Amino acid sequence: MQSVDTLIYAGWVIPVEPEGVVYEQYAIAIDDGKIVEILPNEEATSRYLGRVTHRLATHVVIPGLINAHTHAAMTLLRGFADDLPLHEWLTTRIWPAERAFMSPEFVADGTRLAIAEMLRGGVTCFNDMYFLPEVAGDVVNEAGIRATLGLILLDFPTIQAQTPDEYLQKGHEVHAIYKNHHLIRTAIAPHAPYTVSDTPMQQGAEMADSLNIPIHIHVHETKDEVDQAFINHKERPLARLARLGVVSSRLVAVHATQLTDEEINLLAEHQATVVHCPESNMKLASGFCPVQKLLNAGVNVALGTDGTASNDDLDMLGEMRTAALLAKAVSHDARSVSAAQALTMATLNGAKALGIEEITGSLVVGKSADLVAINMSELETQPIYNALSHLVYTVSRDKVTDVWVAGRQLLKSRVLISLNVHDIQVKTHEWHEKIALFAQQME
Ligand SMILES: CSC[C@H]1O[C@@H](n2cnc3c(O)ncnc32)[C@H](O)[C@@H]1O
Ligand SMILES: [Zn+2]
Repeated sequence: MQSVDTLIYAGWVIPVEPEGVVYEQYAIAIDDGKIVEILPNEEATSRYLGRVTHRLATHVVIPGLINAHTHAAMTLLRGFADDLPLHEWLTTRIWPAERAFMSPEFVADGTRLAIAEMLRGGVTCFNDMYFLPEVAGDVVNEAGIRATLGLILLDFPTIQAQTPDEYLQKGHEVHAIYKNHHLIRTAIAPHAPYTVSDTPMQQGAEMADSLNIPIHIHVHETKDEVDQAFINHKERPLARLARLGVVSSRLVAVHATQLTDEEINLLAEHQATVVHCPESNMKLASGFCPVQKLLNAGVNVALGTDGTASNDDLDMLGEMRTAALLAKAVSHDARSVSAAQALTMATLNGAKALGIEEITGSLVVGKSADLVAINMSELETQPIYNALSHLVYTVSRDKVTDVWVAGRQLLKSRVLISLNVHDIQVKTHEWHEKIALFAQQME
């Protein structure tokens, strides 16, 4: 009999690798933060003794969900500006609000609110792009979640820096803080082709190469972005990024709703990632990412919520369902984005995008124990012919009961362990009072 830190008996285990497989009545043995074995319940009983044992006979256990694109602290702006297209939404509402309120406190309180919501929805890792990543990093550390922090890059001055050189310098400093952290990584994050000019864009790509980290950027989000770029640069944004050395296996291209077949091939040849954010794209009427075409071409497609000001939640189970349904609706093909593919996009493909597929993204022996348990016993999920189908098409995030990151339990029977919900509610209320006043003055 082998003693392990944690032994989880589950009704179903969906490992994601191999795609589409569902194990019934299986157990997961965890030690030192890692998955030691995944085996039938009866075998686990005779082989392992858990120092802590969880009996989750009515639950499905999956790898932690990876939100491959968000702006965590923007959660304080949830519902702040609705029913506007991207450019107007950003320039007349969101950026003025960010200019007015951006501070270390805004980032800390907003990021804490976002992490609490993500953990309660089964997210164990997120790819963030926001101001003051070192402040977000402190909160990520406190919460015990896994994250990749964007080292943002812009042409214009913000609280982060005054010049592109200063953004890059700050980026180096933040990278140095986290380079040996067990849960936190960094990525270069030029905001978008239309906010970063050629020289800093190229320098950002070189910095990503020298630090061996991803490049996280909004790209081809709307038709207007592509049309304007053609007027300004006589080039489509993706062609410009390719010329500047940004298109590579490091590229995490967010949105990509406007892609020609040649551009899809370019992304495939360079083994780039596209992050599909279907709900944000629908709310801002940005367009549809050709997900099935990208998958067929061999492009790694991950899933993200975007910020709550354009979603308006950080619900990755919901995003999976939207991705699977929307792909069928726009392609007129019910086989587009199967339930298994949607789950792979929300887990393993996110890990690949962030260069952490050896560590997380699927339930494989030796990987980190980043796990989510979801209760399937209630009548809304009965009967159960196929637990994987239910996960994508039926389950809602309030059925997430338990979450572990690197073997540490962060959600227990829906109670957050590392974060204080009362404190988060109080701070959020204080921010709401100030921001609501500002919104009234804007009208
Ligand atoms: C430089 S920090 C990130 C920056 O991005 C803004 N933002 C949020 N959502 C979107 C989007 O869908 N497209 C482009 N930019 C977006 C956010 O407000 C921050 O200013
Ligand atoms: Zn975004």
